[in-house]
Amino acid sequence: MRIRFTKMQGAGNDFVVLDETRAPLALTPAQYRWLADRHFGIGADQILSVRPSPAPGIDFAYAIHNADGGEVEHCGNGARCFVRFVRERGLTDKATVKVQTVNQVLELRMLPDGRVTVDMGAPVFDLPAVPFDAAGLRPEPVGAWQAWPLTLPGAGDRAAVRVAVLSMGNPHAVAEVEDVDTASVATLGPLIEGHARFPRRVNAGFMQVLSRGAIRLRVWERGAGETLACGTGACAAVVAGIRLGRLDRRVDVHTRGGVLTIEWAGEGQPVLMTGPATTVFEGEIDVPE
Ligand SMILES: N[C@@H](CCC[C@H](N)C(=O)O)C(=O)O
Repeated sequence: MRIRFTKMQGAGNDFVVLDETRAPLALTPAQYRWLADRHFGIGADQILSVRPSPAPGIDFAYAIHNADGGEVEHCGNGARCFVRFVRERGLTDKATVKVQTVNQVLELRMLPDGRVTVDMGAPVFDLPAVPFDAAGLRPEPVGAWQAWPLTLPGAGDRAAVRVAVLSMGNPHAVAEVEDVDTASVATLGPLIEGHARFPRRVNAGFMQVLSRGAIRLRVWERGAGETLACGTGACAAVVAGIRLGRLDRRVDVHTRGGVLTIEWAGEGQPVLMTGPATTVFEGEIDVPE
């Protein structure tokens, strides 16, 4: 099957974007995995499938598949690329676009400088909803909130980490580290991602606080490994930092692929994420059946 695709990136988190507004492609998990493969396919952290409006007042729907082929709920950098895609392809000329994801409706706004602001919805702290199994674990109070001690089998002398746990529509665990450059992201990331207390696995963030308005962040993403940036991870880290008393309400997040600005007014309020989105190239490819 030959398909058209657009390759995009937001702060270095890269995507294959597919237009399914006229007809569904009905790709299998194996075909998503193949498209994301950097040696045999196109190469991407996630695949975004843009679909028609599911209901009045909502402009589009879109589905997100991780590089491992699994469908997920939310993707911050992908949301910014999605809005650029629908505008550049002439699917809409609106500056503010509403899109249905698997579990929420997002509102996205193009800024005059080409960046995009996304209303990412309110963070969720209810542990079963993350989902996180805290049975028998005692949280450690930090600031006005708490961190959870996790033991990591097989992590040698780094056998325990403390993480803040929350959902941005998808699950996140955030650990504070002294220096993201020396943090053991490639070792600890997979152990946290697959930890038994996260029944749907988790995205693992490693946050270095630079000041009350700036952090550095690396994220080991569920289903994709370490990426150059993770939008929902940036939101989760800033919300965690605010609740732990470490950050102010507007924070620049320095990732390895660029800067995202995150704002959160507090409990029950949506998180706003602003950052870049860029088209890299377009093409056609034969996808193996
Ligand atoms: N890169 C994304 C997050 C993509 C989904 C994530 N890996 C998950 O499994 O939840 C972002 O920018 O938020």
